[in-house]
Amino acid sequence: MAPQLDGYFAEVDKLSNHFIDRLAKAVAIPSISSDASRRPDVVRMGEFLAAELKNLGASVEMRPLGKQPDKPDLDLPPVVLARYGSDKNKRTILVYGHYDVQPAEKSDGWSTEPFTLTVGEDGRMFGRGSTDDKGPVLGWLNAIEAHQKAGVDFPVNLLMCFEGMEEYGSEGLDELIEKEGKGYFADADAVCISDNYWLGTEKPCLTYGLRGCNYYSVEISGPGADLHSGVFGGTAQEPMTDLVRVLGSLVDTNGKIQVPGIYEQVAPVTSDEEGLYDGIAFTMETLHESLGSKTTVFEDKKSTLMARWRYPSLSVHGVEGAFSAPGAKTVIPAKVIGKFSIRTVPDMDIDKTNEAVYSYVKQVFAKLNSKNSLKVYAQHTGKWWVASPNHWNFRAAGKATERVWGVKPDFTREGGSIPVTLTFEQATGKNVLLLPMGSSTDGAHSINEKLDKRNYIEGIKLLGAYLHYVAEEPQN
Ligand SMILES: C[C@H](N)C(=O)N[C@@H](Cc1c[nH]cn1)C(=O)O
Ligand SMILES: [Zn+2]
Ligand SMILES: [Zn+2]
Repeated sequence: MAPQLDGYFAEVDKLSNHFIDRLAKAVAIPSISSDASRRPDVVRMGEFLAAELKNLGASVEMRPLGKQPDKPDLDLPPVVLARYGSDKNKRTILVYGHYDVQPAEKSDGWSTEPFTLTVGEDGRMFGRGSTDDKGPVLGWLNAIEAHQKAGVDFPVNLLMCFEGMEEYGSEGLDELIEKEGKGYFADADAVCISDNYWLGTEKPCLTYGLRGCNYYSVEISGPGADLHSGVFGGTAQEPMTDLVRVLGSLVDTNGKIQVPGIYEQVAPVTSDEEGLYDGIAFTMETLHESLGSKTTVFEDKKSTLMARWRYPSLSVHGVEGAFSAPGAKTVIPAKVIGKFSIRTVPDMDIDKTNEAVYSYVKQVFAKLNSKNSLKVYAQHTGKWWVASPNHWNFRAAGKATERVWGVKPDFTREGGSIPVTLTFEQATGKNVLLLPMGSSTDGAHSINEKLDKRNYIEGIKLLGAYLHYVAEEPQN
């Protein structure tokens, strides 16, 4: 089956240094979507992708998305829409990825410069965005190029949608997808997203579910300006003291969410589901390796996978406005903004969850009898998604995985979120598959994010092979 693949694979190997150079160029652009001052870099990254795609012969459109809702003077970065091939006799696959990244500073604890791709002797390629999601996005471009250079016919038509705001809740993209479901994306027969990770470091997986993410700010203010704690300590009510109490009330040490009205919304475990977890290639040792410690909530695999895939979690991320530098500063911050998020799961409802959070936070604050002021609001929200893996799209990806990695993939759900996944499914009416490239130790969102050279190069082969098997699969 798919006999042309050997030529394609050999070409990918031949071009591997060129593909690593392309990733280095992408990592060098600090396209941090959450930092308004970096917006020109995010746009530059979109332009880089568009130029590379045009060089490969794709037709490309840069779609503006208007202003950022919470920053009315700031343009959202454009969505890069591209088409490669329009043969009516071929299937059309729509792929999505994101070209923005999470923030990174060397001073956060990185061992290398975060925006310089640093390839170690052992094949680990460090750099912000290497695995999330520049490596996988470039994987599609590299697959096109390797087909061209190997003289292998590209097996499908490819529609591409690459956005620059995923790490900030995919602002503005839902509307575009909804509009283009029957427009630019009308020909799509299925959707493939490469923007998540294997459960471990050795066994590939196909992913059919994601958690959603509601991201909250809780703002407490009092004094008109930051104060000297010697002069005003003991005489002014302190916003930070209140905030610590509010944040501390949200979740317990074992991750149990304390907000009433959350667990009541969670779908019950079915008997089919009960048996699902034992067969997954995942061990607590793998988890300890990717965690970098043994400080897990659970001691067993099943509870751990269930906690990651099918139960909600609440994480406290940080405090804006608080003193956080090394050393000692005797200040009373005047206004502090705590940030936390809830990962949501079936059957949780975004609005119901928001209401539960607002009401609980207000109640906890009221009990403090503080004279300070409180605001609580959602910065962005995103839906959970669970699909059926019984579809030719998954079958093709399964065959491609066996061909490239020599092993049948696990079928997994993902603890992270890709807010537009459900929107793609609903707007196109087509099956959506998540086909990851990176592994569990890649450290996405963390310091020292990396993508292993092996995962990048074999991942490029995988994406190309998937397209070949898609072309061969009979309809469901
Ligand atoms: C799984 C994907 N690579 C990812 O990292 N998604 C982000 C998206 C996000 C950011 N805010 C809300 N959702 C994530 O899961 O944090
Ligand atoms: Zn991502
Ligand atoms: Zn991410």
